[in-house]
Amino acid sequence: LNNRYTSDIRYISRPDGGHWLWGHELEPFSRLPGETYAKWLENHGSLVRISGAFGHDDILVVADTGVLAHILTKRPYAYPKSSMFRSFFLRISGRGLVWAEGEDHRRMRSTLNPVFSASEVRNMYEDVKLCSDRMTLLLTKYLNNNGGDAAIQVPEWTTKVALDIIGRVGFGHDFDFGKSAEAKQISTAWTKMLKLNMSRNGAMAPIVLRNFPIIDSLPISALKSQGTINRIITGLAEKLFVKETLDPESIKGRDLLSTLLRENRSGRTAISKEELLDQISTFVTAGHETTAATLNLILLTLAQNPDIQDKMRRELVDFGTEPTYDDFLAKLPYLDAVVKEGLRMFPAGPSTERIAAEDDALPLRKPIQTPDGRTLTSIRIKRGQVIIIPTMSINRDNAVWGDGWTFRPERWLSPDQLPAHGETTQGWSQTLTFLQGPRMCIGFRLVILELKVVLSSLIKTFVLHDTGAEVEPVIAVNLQARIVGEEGVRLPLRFTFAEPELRVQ
Ligand code: HEM
Repeated sequence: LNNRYTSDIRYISRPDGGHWLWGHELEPFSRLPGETYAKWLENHGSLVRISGAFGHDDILVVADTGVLAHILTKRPYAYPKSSMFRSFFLRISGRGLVWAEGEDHRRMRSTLNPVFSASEVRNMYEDVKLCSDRMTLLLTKYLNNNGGDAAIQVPEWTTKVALDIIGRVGFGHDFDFGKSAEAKQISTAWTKMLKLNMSRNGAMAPIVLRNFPIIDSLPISALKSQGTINRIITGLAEKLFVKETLDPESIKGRDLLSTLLRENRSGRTAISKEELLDQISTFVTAGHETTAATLNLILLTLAQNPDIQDKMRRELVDFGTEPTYDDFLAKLPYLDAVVKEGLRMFPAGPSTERIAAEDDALPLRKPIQTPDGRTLTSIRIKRGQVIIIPTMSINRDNAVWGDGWTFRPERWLSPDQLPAHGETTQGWSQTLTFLQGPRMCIGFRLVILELKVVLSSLIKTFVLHDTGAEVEPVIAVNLQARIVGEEGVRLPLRFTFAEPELRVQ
């Protein structure tokens, strides 16, 4: 009752229907990712109220840019992640940056921001290129052994290259393109988790856990197996600590852990060993499957759109030489446009959730009308209010982007084809793919570099063809691809060589 009369939630439009037990919460999983929220936003405006499961208070779905700026940029610590999400991350990667809140987070972030700066990411270029070239070479061999024409399960290759990159730039470790024992263990643990998450039970799990957090502390094997990744990464990264104890001067690597160890030794930072290990584990968890999944969906789109693929290849071939880091940054506009469009269309985190830690008033960019004719420029909410940010639907909002559901890299080539800045969020390239504000993805510069280097290497060397398999995006921890009716992450594409003179020898 209290809630009803001191919050303005009741003035916000709500979709019809809703299941007696699940409310509206399962509906986003009954359509393709992003579609349900897009429909709600189209029909009800940039704030929507949906019924929670198990009689939970109504949940707020937010696309209003004023509210997003308030929650994500101005008051991020007043809107922590749900305890369900935090304990999931605690299990897979410990007390790192994704898990931390409030003062803890502020401290960690200010220590870690410098190691992800533009100049540090420039130093990662060689590692990224090395891993990418290794993948292209292995694919070339595979294709040569198969008469120059083969169907490739793309995720099997992209997860390996993404793990290789984060291993090298994270803690100077070579996962050996999936061949090392640890790479295999990580892959098995992820495959298991993703399969589980793709099922209907997987969709229900976070909703159940939010309502019954006690389940989270039960010794359920599926929950316990999530600790595997943390254990493996910690075990591997610990080797650097041993090396440092034996000979501090031997820590010369440009990787994140070596840099942080040197910072610690110089007295500029004082991060405990345990925290350092958790941060590295966090980077691997947050950074490998997300990048691989984005690559998968961009590669699928390129296979489905040969004209875009050709245009990309032409730009790379015309460029002539092997692009340097600076060339990747500034001299390949079409590649840049494809990467921006890919990240806009396929945000690895298609939605995220926050909980109000205190009563607050959310400032609206677009005021709403109450049924009794008043105009509200802000809405009061109560502590505990659950807020969903439907990233993918916001990135694709037709009202803002015009043809938001169409993959059209050209929009990035002429600024007059982009939405006015006031219309969009303040995130990277007017999207919410990396969120915005002090909790924005710390690895975004690395991601852009990875995508550019890997895509250019693949597209320059191979032609990707659609196999006709019915592939669709699906939410499983993050945005993934699967074959309709089949289990697990699957994306077959046919590879042939590009012009023979482009072939890697
Ligand atoms: C395509 C790839 C990626 C995408 C789309 C992505 C997206 C995101 C998003 C949306 C968040 C915010 C989540 C939330 O608060 O609800 C985030 C946070 C984070 N990401 Fe990424 N990410 C990607 C790759 C990476 C990589 C490669 C790394 C590390 C090397 C990384 C490290 C992190 C960390 C540590 C956070 C937590 C930041 C904080 O809370 O301060 N991510 N990422």
